[in-house]
Amino acid sequence: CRVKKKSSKTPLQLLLQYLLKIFQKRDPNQFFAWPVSDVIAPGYSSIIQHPMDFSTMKKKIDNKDYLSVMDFKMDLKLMCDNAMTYNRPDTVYYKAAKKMWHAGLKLLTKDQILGLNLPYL
Ligand SMILES: CC(=O)c1cc(-c2ccccn2)c2ncccn12
Repeated sequence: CRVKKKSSKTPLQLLLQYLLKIFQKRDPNQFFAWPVSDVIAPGYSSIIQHPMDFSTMKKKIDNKDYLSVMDFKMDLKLMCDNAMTYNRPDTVYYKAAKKMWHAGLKLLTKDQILGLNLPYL
């Protein structure tokens, strides 16, 4: 008999994937889409101990690694802090990370999230 694949998402997973899409739209150059490689960023893996990127955050949502929006917010901050540690302030990556984090600060508050018109809130 065919085993039914369980693909239903929890309300938190639905909320986090919605929020992730908002932040990914703010990264049109896809600087934060994938893990930064040592090929494009020399010495990256020895300078940045805890790398983070949107594809990893998507996997963590699907694996139910996030127990709250705050866990998700911490990874967004980690991703931005990494970019502002490795890259100099005059680079596109540093500036993109700074803008991304400010967007995160504005959106990831209780009032903002409760104000989202989502069926499961
Ligand atoms: C996020 C980050 O630090 C980053 C993304 C990139 C990146 C990501 C996609 C395409 C091109 N570059 C990058 N390149 C050199 C140095 C740092 N970076």
